[in-house]
Amino acid sequence: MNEHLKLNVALLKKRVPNLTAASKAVGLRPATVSNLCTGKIPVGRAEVKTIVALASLSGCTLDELIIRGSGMEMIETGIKALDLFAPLVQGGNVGFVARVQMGQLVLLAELTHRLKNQDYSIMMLEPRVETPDLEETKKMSDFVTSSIDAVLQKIKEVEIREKVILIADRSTIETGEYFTLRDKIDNAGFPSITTLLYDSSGDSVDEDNPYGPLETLWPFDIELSSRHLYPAINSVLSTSTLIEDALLNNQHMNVQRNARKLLRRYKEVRVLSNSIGVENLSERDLAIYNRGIRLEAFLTQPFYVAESFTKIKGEYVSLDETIHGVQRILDGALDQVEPMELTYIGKLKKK
Ligand SMILES: Nc1ncnc2c1ncn2[C@@H]1O[C@H](COP(=O)(O)OP(=O)(O)OP(=O)(O)O)[C@@H](O)[C@H]1O
Repeated sequence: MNEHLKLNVALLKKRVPNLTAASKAVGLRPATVSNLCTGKIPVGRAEVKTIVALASLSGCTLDELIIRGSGMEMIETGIKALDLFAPLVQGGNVGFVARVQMGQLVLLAELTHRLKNQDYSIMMLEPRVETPDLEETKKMSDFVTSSIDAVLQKIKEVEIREKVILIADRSTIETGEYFTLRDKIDNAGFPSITTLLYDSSGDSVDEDNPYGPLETLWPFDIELSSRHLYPAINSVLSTSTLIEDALLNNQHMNVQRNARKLLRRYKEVRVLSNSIGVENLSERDLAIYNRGIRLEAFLTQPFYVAESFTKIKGEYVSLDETIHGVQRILDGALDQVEPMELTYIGKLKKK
C-alpha cells in the first residue's frame, strides 16, 4: 500500500483557530498554508521552514503535524459494481459519463438515498436547465439552490464537513460556476467535501476529458443499458485513484483486476458469439463467455429507488460480500448456476 504524507489539519486547526492571521504573523503566505491543508500542495513539496513554522505555531512536533496514510478513503456505497471497480473517494470528485436514458439519474438518486442513510448531508447546486428526471434526487436532498454563496453558507453550518455530498450538473462546469464554488470551498478550508458530477445533457460522452481531473470516473455502458442490466457502469473503463494508485487492500486489488480482465475478454467473446453463435466458440472462449456472463449478471443490482417500477427490493451489499461473491464466480464455483439466478440479486447466498 502506498503511503502519502499529509498535514494533520484537524490538529492544526484545533491548536491555531485563526490559521490565516497566525500564518501571516509568522511570515507564511496564507495561500500556501491553505493549499497545504487542502492537499493542493503535497507536504513533500513544501519548504521545510514552512512545515517547521506550522509545527511551532501549533506547539506540536513534526511527527504530530505530519501524518501518514493514503490520504484517501473509500466511501462504501453498497453498490457492487461501483465499490469493486471504481470506488467513491472521500473528499473527491466523481464524474458520470453517460448519454441520456442510460440510468445515470437513477444511479444519482440511488446514491443520494444510500448516502443519506449514512448520515451525509446532500447539497445540490441546481442547474439552470430544467431536468425533470432530477426531481427524485432533489426531493431527497437536504438543500437545493442555484446560488453558490448559499451552498457555501450551508456547508459552513454543517458540523462534520466530511459528511457533505455536493451534487452538480456538468453544465455548472461549463458556466464556470462549479469551479468558483470549489475554489470558495477550498479557500474556506473544507477540502473534504465529496462531489457527484452528473451530465444531464449526455454530451460528456463525446468529450476527451469532460470534467478535468477527477478522483473517480464512471462511464456508462450502452451495451449494458440496452440489455437492461443496471447499474450500467462500464467495468473496464471506469477508474478511481484508489485503484490506479493501488491504495486498496490486496484482496480488493486482485479481485477487481481479475474481474476486469475477465469482463474485458468476455466483451470481445460476446461480440464474436453474436456473429458465429455461442455453439461455435472455441472451448477456451466458451469458458470465458460462461464465467463472464455470470459475473456480469452478479454485478447487476436492485436499487431502492427503483423498487416501485422493478418490484424488487433494494439490496445493500457490503464490500466484503462483493469481493467474496466475485471471487467465487472467478473461481468457477458458480459455473453451474444459471446466469438468471444471479441477475438482480444482492450478495451470494452462502453455500
Ligand atoms: N437501477 C435500475 N434498475 C432498473 N431499471 C433502471 C435502473 N436504472 C435505470 N433503469 C431504467 O432505465 C430507464 C432509463 O432511465 P432514465 O430515463 O431515468 O435515464 P437517466 O439517464 O437516469 O435519465 P435521463 O435520460 O433523464 O438522463 C428508466 O426508465 C428505468 O426503467
